[in-house]
Amino acid sequence: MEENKFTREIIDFDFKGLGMTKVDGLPVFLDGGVIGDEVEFLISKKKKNFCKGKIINIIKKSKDRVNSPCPYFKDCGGCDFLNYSDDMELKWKEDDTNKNLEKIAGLDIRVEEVLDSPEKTHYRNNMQFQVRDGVIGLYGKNSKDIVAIKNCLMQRDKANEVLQIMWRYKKLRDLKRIGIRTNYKGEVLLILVTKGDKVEIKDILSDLIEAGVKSIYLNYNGGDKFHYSREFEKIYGEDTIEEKLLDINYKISPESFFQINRLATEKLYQKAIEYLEPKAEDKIYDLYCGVGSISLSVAKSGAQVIGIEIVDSAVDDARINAENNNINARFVKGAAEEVIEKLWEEEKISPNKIIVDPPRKGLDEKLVNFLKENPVERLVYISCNPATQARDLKTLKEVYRVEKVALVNLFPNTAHVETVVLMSRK
Ligand SMILES: C[S@@+](CC[C@H](N)C(=O)[O-])C[C@H]1O[C@@H](n2cnc3c(N)ncnc32)[C@H](O)[C@@H]1O
Repeated sequence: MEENKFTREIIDFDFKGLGMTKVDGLPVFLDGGVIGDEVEFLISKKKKNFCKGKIINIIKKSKDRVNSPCPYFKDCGGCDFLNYSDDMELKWKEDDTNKNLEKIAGLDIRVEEVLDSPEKTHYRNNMQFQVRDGVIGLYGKNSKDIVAIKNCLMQRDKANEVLQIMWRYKKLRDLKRIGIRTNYKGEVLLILVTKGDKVEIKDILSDLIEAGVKSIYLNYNGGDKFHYSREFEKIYGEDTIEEKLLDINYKISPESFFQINRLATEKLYQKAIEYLEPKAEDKIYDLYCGVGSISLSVAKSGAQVIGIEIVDSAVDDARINAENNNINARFVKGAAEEVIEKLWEEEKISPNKIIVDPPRKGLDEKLVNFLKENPVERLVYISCNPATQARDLKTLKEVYRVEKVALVNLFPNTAHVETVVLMSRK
């Protein structure tokens, strides 16, 4: 490359949704480039196998380019696809999942169905904002700089109301992070993260209550690895917040995992249940069960269900949720890869079906090996990271036939993808 300035068409996206073109055969990644755009750009970083560049002019706009409705989009790292048409976003997600199936898992199967989210904005029921030097915001694109945010298009209106009250809080500098969880009724659970100092919120409490805040927790967290530490202290209101999925009510503690897009989650669970085909005579394990939302939806069929989850308070919530909804299911605390082995031995009948829904890192290797050595009739694998799922499928395909793959757009406007895979014993 002799000169630093180039004009090219964007021909692909990378795994994070960055536009990609080529110069002398080398991929160049360009933030904000949409497939079909003709752009003028400068190369800003040159590595052995790829380059990064900065678009200085869009010469011809792609037919799939739309104007972002969010004023923070250019700088904020929260969303990837706000300047892409919905069709293009779904196509990218489908192509990316198919690439993982082919290249990582070595499978011929392709995504059979794409289920879109009923809401494209204001769908998030849970967000964490960073606080630095009295500024509330989200991390910038590919950086840890804070972009000040006063209103986020992805979270519910109630959460934005609470965000704006927090901006008026005089001791904002004492906070490190703010978590806002909302429910379908417009109620809010607020988490204020501090490094260890006591936080006094008298001056904003009545405004927060008026805005729908039902519960406030402090979380003492000196580190940066996780949003929250395990140390929560309730300083106002209810212990939990209530959510609803497929006509089942859930109590959720501040630290419990709950899917962030309620309506799209209903589609995801319906698809997973369709794949699992639960029957009254089945014995089913729900591994990585959180507050028991899949377990309880499946147990409605009359099947005998056991949920396994590592976060103690989520299991406590799951047990209460089963009781409150009058649904019969058992929940066990511990790591799925450890508990499954013990249960298998303790219980007289081993399960004939298993559903797994691990975090982004995928299944523990020990669990993959256990599932391989003890194959069940049906295995349904829900994932929020198609790459680690494909890695696990590569091993599981030795004993399971991969029958179907569906994609659910659980995180619209971001490069995150949710997939559900049906496997049956060979
Ligand atoms: C993606 S969430 C799924 C939760 C639930 N299935 C749902 O739909 O709400 C993953 C869950 O796995 C739990 N988890 C993480 N590692 C685990 C492990 N080794 N064993 C059991 N659960 C684990 C997390 O606490 C979290 O609740």
